[in-house]
Amino acid sequence: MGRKFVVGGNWKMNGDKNQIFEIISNLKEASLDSNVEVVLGIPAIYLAYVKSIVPDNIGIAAQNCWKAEKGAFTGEISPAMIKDIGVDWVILGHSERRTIFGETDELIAAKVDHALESGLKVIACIGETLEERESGITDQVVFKQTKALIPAIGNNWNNVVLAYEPVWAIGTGKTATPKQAQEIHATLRKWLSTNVSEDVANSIRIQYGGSVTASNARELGACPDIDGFLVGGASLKPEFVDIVNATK
Ligand SMILES: O=C(CO)COP(=O)(O)O
Repeated sequence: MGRKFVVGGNWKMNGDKNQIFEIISNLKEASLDSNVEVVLGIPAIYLAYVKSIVPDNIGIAAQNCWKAEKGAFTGEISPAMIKDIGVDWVILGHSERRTIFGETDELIAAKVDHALESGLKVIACIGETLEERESGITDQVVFKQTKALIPAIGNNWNNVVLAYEPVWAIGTGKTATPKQAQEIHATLRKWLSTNVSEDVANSIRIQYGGSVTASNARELGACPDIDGFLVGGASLKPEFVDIVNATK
């Protein structure tokens, strides 16, 4: 179906200029699989710095943005500002934004809407908590989170990547098994074919995120409905190169 594998590195609130210089130098020297799209999610304050040193084959993303172009929103940054410094992507709806900062499906949808309208590409994150998985409602949760995005995305699905990140697997060292991840990715794709279109279901890239490392990336990446990863902790380490190259 020709979905290009896409590996995101979500640095979260980590890194300083020295460490960033080192990470980027390491990526510059590495031979990255050219069949894989690489996008680094950078803390806002370092976006311009990374933009100035990153090679062309690596995309960069903000980790959040506000739902308006400008105005009295102290502390926020807008998609227009992100675009203005030459950055093409934003990560929205990450579970840390949802749980720590109280972002609702509705707010996330408004952000996705405005980011896409502004010409940014979006990595939109969804995923269930441990309680939800144990109650057997994983599918409903993921459907509900995705459903909220449908009107916001409109005809812009080609500028969206979905990241399925089970909350219980984030930063815990507990990875979803390839079978668990494949199952939900396939279920979500089927749901998209019914609720959006077959075309979108076939073309949308669905990343898996949650304790992805160099040692589990190959097996996860071989699953037919896993089209990439969103990597947290390991994206700050040299092993990120091996994760990018895992499907080579
Ligand atoms: O939240 C994540 C990526 O967005 C995953 O984080 P970890 O890879 O550290 O589990």
